[in-house]
Amino acid sequence: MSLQIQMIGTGSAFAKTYYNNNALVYTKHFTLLIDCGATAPRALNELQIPLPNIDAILISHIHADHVGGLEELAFQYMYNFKRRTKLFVPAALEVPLWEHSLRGGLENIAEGIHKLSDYFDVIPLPEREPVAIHPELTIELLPTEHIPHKPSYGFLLNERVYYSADSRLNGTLLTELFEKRGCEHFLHECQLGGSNIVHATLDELLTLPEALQRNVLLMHYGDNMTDFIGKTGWMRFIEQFKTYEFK
Ligand SMILES: O=c1ccn([C@@H]2O[C@@H]3COP(=O)(O)O[C@H]3[C@H]2O)c(=O)[nH]1
Ligand SMILES: [Zn+2]
Ligand SMILES: [Zn+2]
Repeated sequence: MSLQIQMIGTGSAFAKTYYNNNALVYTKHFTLLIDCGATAPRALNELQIPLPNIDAILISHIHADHVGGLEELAFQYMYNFKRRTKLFVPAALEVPLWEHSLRGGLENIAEGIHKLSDYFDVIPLPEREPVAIHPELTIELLPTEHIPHKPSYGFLLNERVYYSADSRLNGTLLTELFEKRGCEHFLHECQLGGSNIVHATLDELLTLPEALQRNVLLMHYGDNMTDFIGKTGWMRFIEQFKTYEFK
């Protein structure tokens, strides 16, 4: 089953030219939003994508460029659209997402609203186990190294597309997905300069074999991205708002 991906933002956490690195995944009858950062509501508005068109949201980890827009979406679904949407959450993040990120804004004791499931149909997902979240879309959560002791996940979509979200480079994982599991497309975050403490740097990504690089689209980049066009080996930058088809 082919799928399409449209980045509603391709920027790093501090980028100002690009919105937060969040993606819409489309299959024929299903639309999934991967991550919902602080800029997601504005990006969706610019793209004229009504919130009710989004069938489900999936969260990779709890940094604001990935979950900072969830408060607005929760309020809009509840009070403006009077409907609910599905929220797929890695099981390890279900409690921290509410307690550490959203509770401050969303809790409303007077109305009896005191949990994530008061706003969303919350569906916890296991790690390393393919789950058909829709007949057209199977997702496997692959734990990534990002911030020590903070769970973070990349996603394997329909066994064909790997979406790293925020992750240090894990060449072993990428090679295994490519060579052993037949994964053909890699959307990988890319830090264009500086050290590799929490992200994959361009210099590290350039050490990947050519055959793999040819299938890599770089995302989560800084405002200086255009300075690096032509300097990314066989890899290319994915463009914000453009829709890509993955067969
Ligand atoms: O130990 C840390 C924690 C965070 N940070 C910065 O804060 C940002 C948070 O969002 P991000 O994960 O997209 O990117 C992170 C980095 O830019 C860092 O450099 N070192
Ligand atoms: Zn990020
Ligand atoms: Zn992060």
